[in-house]
Parts: sequence; C-alpha cells; structure tokens
Amino acid sequence: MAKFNDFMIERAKADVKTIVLPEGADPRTLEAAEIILAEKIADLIIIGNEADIVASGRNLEGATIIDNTTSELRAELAEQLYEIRKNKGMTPEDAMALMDDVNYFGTMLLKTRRADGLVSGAAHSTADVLKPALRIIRTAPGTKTVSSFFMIEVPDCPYGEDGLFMFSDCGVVIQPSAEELSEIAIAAAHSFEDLVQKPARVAMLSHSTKGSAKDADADKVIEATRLAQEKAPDLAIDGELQGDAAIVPHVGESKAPGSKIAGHANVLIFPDLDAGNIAYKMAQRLAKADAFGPITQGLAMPMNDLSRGCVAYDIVGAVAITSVQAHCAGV
Ligand SMILES: CC(C)(COP(=O)(O)OP(=O)(O)OC[C@H]1O[C@@H](n2cnc3c(N)ncnc32)[C@H](O)[C@@H]1OP(=O)(O)O)[C@@H](O)C(=O)NCCC(=O)NCCS
Ligand SMILES: CC(=O)OP(=O)(O)O
Repeated sequence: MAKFNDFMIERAKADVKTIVLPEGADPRTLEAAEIILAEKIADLIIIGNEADIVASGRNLEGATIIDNTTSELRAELAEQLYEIRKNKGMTPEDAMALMDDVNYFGTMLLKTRRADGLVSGAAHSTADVLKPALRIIRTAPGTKTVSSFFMIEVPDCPYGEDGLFMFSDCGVVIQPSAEELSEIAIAAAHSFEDLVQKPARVAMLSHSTKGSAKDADADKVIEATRLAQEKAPDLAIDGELQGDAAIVPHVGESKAPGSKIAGHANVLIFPDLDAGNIAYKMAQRLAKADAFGPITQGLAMPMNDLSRGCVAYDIVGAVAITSVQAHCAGV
C-alpha cells in the first residue's frame, strides 16, 4: 500500500472538498496551505488578516481569505450561533464577541455549509478547537460520544497493517467509562475501515492479558470489550490485551491463545486519555512514526484538531483526511 498520507491525498484529490483553516496567522498553516493548493488536494478558506497573509510570501492563489475581525459575515454568523446556543444561556452579545475567535468563526462557516470540513489546532489547544465543535456541530445521528484517533505509521515495522496503526482515543475523552470505551472501539473500527479500506482488527489494550491481572482498571477494559462485541458482533474486537500481545504474533499466541486479534491488531484502543496521548507521542518521537491527528470521530461534520507540535506535513495530512471523512460522510 502507498504510504498512508499519499493514499489520503490521492483520495482527497478524487473528490475535492472545501476545508477551513482558521489559523492563517500560523506560518505552518500557510506553508501547508501552499502545498495543498499547489497539489489541488482541497479548496481552502483561510481565516486571518489578508495583508499579513500576503506578507508571508506564500503562493496562496485560489484560496478564499476571510478576516473574521472585519468580515461582513460576522452579523449573520453571530445571529445563527445565538440561535443554536440561546437555550444554553448565550446572549446575542456573547455570540458576536465569539466572532473574534477564529475557531468559533470557522466553525460557523462549516455549520452554515460554506465549507465541508475544518482543521485547526497548530496554535490552539484541543479544548479551544473541540469546544466549538461540540457546541455547534454536535454529534452525528446515533452517536453519543465524540472521540478521536491518530493514524500512526511506523517506518520499517512489520506489525499492524504493515506498520500502519490507528490509536484511539488520544485526544478527547479523558477517563472513559466501559460504555464509552466500547463506543470508542466501534467508532475507531469504522473510521479505520473508511480511511484505510481494509478490515479493522481491534485490540482493547490494558496492562492485563486475558485475566493475567485482576483489578478495577482491567475489569473496565474487560467490560468494554464485552459491550463492544455485543453491540457490534460483525466487527473483529478482542481484549483485554497488553500492547505486545496485541501486535506481536508470537506474544499474542502465547499470552492469548485462540484469539484472532492477538498479535495482529491494527486498531489499538487505549483505556484512558493518559495512555493514548502518551503512547502516540512516544511512537512519534521515539519510533519516528508519522502521526496524523487527532482526527475526531462522531461529529456531525468533520472538524479536526492538530498537535501544537505539528509541522506543515502533518497539516497537509490532516486536511486530506478531513476531506476523505467529508467524502465518506456524504458531506
Ligand atoms: C473535549 C473537551 C474540551 C470537552 O470539554 P467540555 O467541558 O465537556 O466541553 P463543553 O462543556 O463545552 O461541551 C459542549 C457540549 O458537548 C458535550 N460533550 C462534551 N464532551 C463530549 C464528548 N466527548 N462527546 C459528546 N458530547 C460531548 C457536552 O455535554 C456539552 O453539551 P451541551 O452543549 O448540550 O451542554 C474536554 O473533554 C477535554 O478537555 N478533553 C481533553 C482534551 C485534551 O487536552 N486532550 C489532550 C491533547 S489532544
Ligand atoms: C493531540 C495533542 O496532544 O495536542 P497538543 O500537543 O496540542 O496538546
């Protein structure tokens, strides 16, 4: 298979979507935008001060640049934001003030269908990006829990899908219940199959393999596995498995004999956000893996975060994935 990012770019180009980049003030965003436009990966709406963006020297021909502080859309978007959030106590003045926030302004462009997806977070925290997403875009029909994943591509690695893994949740749900963990596992399996177009093999990770440890944390993963298998019997999900038992064939055979997933997992579900976030950063920094994300799953429209440690290449990847998510969701 082509490198994951190349595959996403190829798929994004086949159905070009319009993506909002709220961080026009961030040099990595503009570097990525130049590549995205040159390679025709997506049409872009970049939010920021036009003079500053032009002064960056980047060739952004074809992009729509909107300054949220002066845009004629402010009143209309603020009015619609007020309508969406008034039952939560938002006033018209609050809504207008939020138009100064590039993430709220960008989210309203998405909500009003001026774009198909949004990528932000190079210069904002996850909460700054996800709060407008959760408050305005809301969950997809039938979804209770919004969560996230990283696509992790480890060089020279025989495990997973030829070195490609999905890690979930690394970005949103801090301490999931067993019920939430089962939803994260099912959502991740569907996300993997949508993006990678190969069957997902999902491991519910723990410090225990098939009863080797007995404590409440292991019990949570055992219960989450049971719930996920019950809710989605068509998916290949097993647990609880330690990291080595999940991905290394001979360790899987020895620790979890008979499991079809042990030793062969390509989707790794972490028991909580500490585990998921730390694991992805270690894979990225120590194993020199490419790490694209955090990509959200469960929102009604694709709106994705970045790590503040990202480089332009990561933003290009996130935009391509966002476009493919929009394509898969029929946005
Ligand atoms: C994502 C996060 C910011 C949401 O925070 P929050 O305080 O629950 O946000 P809000 O209260 O503004 O939530 C907005 C709405 O979304 C809902 N919501 C919150 N999290 C949700 C989730 N995971 N799935 C579905 N809905 C969710 C809330 O119930 C609320 O609903 P309402 O508007 O009907 O009242 C928070 O969970 C968080 O900080 N997560 C960790 C982020 C992080 O630091 N990650 C590490 C780096 S990637
Ligand atoms: C995903 C993530 O950890 O984001 P950040 O590095 O910005 O906190």
